[in-house]
Amino acid sequence: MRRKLVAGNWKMHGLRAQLPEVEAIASAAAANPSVDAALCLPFTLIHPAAQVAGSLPIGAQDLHEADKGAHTGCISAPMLVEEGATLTIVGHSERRGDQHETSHDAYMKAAAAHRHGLKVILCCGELEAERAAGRAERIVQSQIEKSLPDDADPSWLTIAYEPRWAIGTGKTPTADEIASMHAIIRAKLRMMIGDDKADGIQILYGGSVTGANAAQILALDNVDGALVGGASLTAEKFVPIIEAAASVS
Ligand SMILES: O=C[C@H](O)COP(=O)(O)O
Repeated sequence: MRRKLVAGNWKMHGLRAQLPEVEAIASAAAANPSVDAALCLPFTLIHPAAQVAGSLPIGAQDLHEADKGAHTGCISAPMLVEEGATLTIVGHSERRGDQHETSHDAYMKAAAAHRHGLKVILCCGELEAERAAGRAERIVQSQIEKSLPDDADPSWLTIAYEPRWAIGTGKTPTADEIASMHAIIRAKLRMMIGDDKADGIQILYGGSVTGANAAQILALDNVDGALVGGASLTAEKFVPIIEAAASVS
């Protein structure tokens, strides 16, 4: 039985003044032990958040594929570990869009994170035009083919399906569309790494998840949690999503 994971992604939001939100979210997570929760924060908040988060895992949103080197402005896995991170997102669609990252980049970054003991949330998802053209399934399958790490295993890898057009827009796919894509991802994982490992990997949905729609989305087959952006920035908005996950677990 896969546990539900509710992970927040603060993106480029948050100063130390927001650390009380981290503390409040950590308390709520501890009060809902049937569900896993985590927060992926800006690099600058990882260390201070890890000091106040108790058992709530604190993660990053990206990393460089190399451990060190002449890469101005970049952060490596060993640096994240030293700051207290225990997980990281890779391949988020905003990195793919804004920084032109590819699925191969995500593959390399996932490998770097795993080398240093970080858990990984590997993102995939189609653009609106790709869905309109009937190419959503093929695009997502291709992203998984190119980015799934060599030794993918549920002990450290989670997949997040995030249709780009649903991120921060208030638009969500229908329940059937979400369940269908998650089933396609599960089938792809089974083909690539076998049923046992594939069936243990959590597949999260991301894109305009809120306290109002979380329970319905999280109850769908093969939806093992949520990757939440805007609604993860405050305990007031994020805790109801954790509680919704607990209610369907
Ligand atoms: O990583 C999180 C996703 O991009 C979802 O963002 P959102 O919940 O603001 O739509």
